[in-house]
Amino acid sequence: MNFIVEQLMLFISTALNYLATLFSLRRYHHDLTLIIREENWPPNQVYDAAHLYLPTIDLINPSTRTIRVTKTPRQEAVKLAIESGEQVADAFEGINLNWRYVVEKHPSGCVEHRFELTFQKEHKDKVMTSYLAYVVRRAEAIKQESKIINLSNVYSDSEVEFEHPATFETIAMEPGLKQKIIKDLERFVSRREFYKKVGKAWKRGYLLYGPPGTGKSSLIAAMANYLKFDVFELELDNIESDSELKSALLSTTNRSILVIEDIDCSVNDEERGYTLSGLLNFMDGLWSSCGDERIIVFTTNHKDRLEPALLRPGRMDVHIHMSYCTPHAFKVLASNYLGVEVLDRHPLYGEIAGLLESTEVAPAEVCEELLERDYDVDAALEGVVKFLKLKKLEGDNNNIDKPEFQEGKRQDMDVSVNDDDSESSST
Ligand SMILES: Nc1ncnc2c1ncn2[C@@H]1O[C@H](COP(=O)(O)OP(=O)(O)OP(=O)(O)O)[C@@H](O)[C@H]1O
Repeated sequence: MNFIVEQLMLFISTALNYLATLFSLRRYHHDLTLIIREENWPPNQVYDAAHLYLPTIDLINPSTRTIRVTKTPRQEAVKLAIESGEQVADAFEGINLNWRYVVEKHPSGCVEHRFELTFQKEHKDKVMTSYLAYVVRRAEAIKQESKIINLSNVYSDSEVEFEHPATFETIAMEPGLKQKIIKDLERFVSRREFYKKVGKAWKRGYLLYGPPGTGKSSLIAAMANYLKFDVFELELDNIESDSELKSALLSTTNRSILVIEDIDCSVNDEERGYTLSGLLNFMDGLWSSCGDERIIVFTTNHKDRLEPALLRPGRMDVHIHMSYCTPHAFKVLASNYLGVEVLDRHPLYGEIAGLLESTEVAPAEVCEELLERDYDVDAALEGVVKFLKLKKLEGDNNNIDKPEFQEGKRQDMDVSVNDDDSESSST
């Protein structure tokens, strides 16, 4: 009898162990966790998207202990972010998901940032295909809505939020020309199908030329702020091989402006081992295959030093001349710096306008003068008159000493559009 009881007990215990193992195995396999690591190059789009997306869902749940709060001086509201070790719950088409943010320091010293996304294994396909795509799409939309624009140097891993305040409202530029540029940008971004149809890379090249301090960088910022495109700076002098160039270009993202400044100053073709035309062909090849929206802006103080092949349509489609300060441009600057809306009526305006007509002075120099006494309109304008008289005198003396060609002569800003991709020319 004892033997039978012992055998029975053994059987029950084995069965219980088996059930426990089965249960724990089932539990162990029930959930799936995706590891989404931050990658510097190429960036992990899902990780970046999660950073933007998660603060838009309810970050505070019963288990939340800490939450990160940030705000830059130009941001209107504070931004919340998930802190390391914290979890956030989300739901998507009936699936419950759990996000966990982890920052881990490895013995090697490197710090790993990752999200762990956990959900029931049976939803794997839906999460991988629909949910993650949804998170990426939402992040894109959030970026558009919140006007987050990033500024990156294509060589560095770091990305900073682009906070240049210039907009088309603050740029001192003839209104007609400003409208032409805005129209050209809008036309470009609305033509995805056209570029696809003709088999061309969806890109537009702008050349901004003119003397230092005439607003070339400010105009790039205004374009980026208007389109909400990221800005990437490419320094040609740092590129030593094709593979470096390829890496640099691949690190730029869709809907971005690639800025190549002072193209006339970069090392010459022989030293560099490649021509600028070659570089642009290479970009075309790379970008025509990805269907992304790209703007390239070149700046130079000396358009006359560029090889004609670079200036042709398809390379630099729009040429924008940024010139010395005009009376109209001065009105915009006075409105920006002094808050004066109707400057024509000020007794000093006539004199200032006359001096600007006959003096080569960069808007940046005028801005400096206005900044000096921005608290007092009359004093600021008197300061501008004095400054312009001095500049005029210097200019007159210089012209007697060395009469030479000045590329950025004083005239209204000019824009010329090379329309090789108009609908009519393509058919
Ligand atoms: N056309 C302009 N409209 C408004 N502000 C301007 C303009 N031009 C210059 N400024 C002011 O002067 C500063 C310097 O101008 P900016 O850097 O844009 O000139 P730049 O042409 O890019 O000069 P550089 O050729 O030396 O790089 C700007 O921060 C801006 O405040």
